[in-house]
Amino acid sequence: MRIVVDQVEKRFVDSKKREVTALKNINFAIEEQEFVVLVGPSGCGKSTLLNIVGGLLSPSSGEVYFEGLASEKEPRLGIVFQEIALFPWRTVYENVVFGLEEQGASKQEMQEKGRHYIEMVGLTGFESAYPKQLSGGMRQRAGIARALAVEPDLLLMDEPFSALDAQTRTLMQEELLAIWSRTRLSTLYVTHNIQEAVYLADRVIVLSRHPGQIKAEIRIDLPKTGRDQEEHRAAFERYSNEIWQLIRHDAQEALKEG
Ligand SMILES: Nc1ncnc2c1ncn2[C@@H]1O[C@H](COP(=O)(O)OP(=O)(O)OP(=O)(O)O)[C@@H](O)[C@H]1O
Repeated sequence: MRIVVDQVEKRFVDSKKREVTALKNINFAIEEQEFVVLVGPSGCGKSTLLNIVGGLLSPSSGEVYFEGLASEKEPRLGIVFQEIALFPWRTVYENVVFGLEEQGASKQEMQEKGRHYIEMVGLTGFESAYPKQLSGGMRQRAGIARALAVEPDLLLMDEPFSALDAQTRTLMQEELLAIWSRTRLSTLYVTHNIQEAVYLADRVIVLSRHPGQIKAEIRIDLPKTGRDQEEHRAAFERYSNEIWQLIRHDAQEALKEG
């Protein structure tokens, strides 16, 4: 399946009743099994675009469509936000199988998939724990397992690790790549962290702000695993620097506006 974002524009009315164009002339596709990262300074429209792709917001004009899906079939989406909204009254297992329950899956299917995805995110043994008993990193893992359990056509992730401390974040990035290598899900991932983008992406889409437009698309031509190793350090730095130069001016402007 291929996801096509076609001429998308989004306008909002701000608190002073002025119309603000958050996104303009957005065109790109996410290919089957591709990991695309949206990067850009604060306020450039990353979350708005992710929400439009996920059908949580409608574009003011343009459209998002899914090529290669049976026409009667709705795409299945797995969504992971910065603050994972786990149900506090449900255990890890009950949270993970929530989407399956909604789809009317049998008890056996829920048990099999629940076990499989809990194992995949490294939470075996914590099935009966409640969210408040887990660390931040473990809660994000449970949220990822919940998103994976519905076996989505597209995984959408909006700054999923930005609330975590730096070490946990690094480990979670490694784990996400390991999970991705097993599932090969088409993924759209939002971050303002350039290193994270270069570490994870097959392709980075750089957005500019006011209005949010695509400034550049950069294919990361490095092996998917081991990008942090010494032999790739120079290329990694080159990509990071290239992206920073594209963002720098907008990031400075965003800082002035606060
Ligand atoms: N519901 C809304 N009403 C009015 N303006 C909005 C609304 N949602 C977003 N905007 C505006 O649209 C622009 C893009 O916002 P968005 O949150 O998508 O940016 P972002 O790149 O995800 O930012 P950040 O990195 O800070 O999360 C901003 O100028 C924001 O103020």
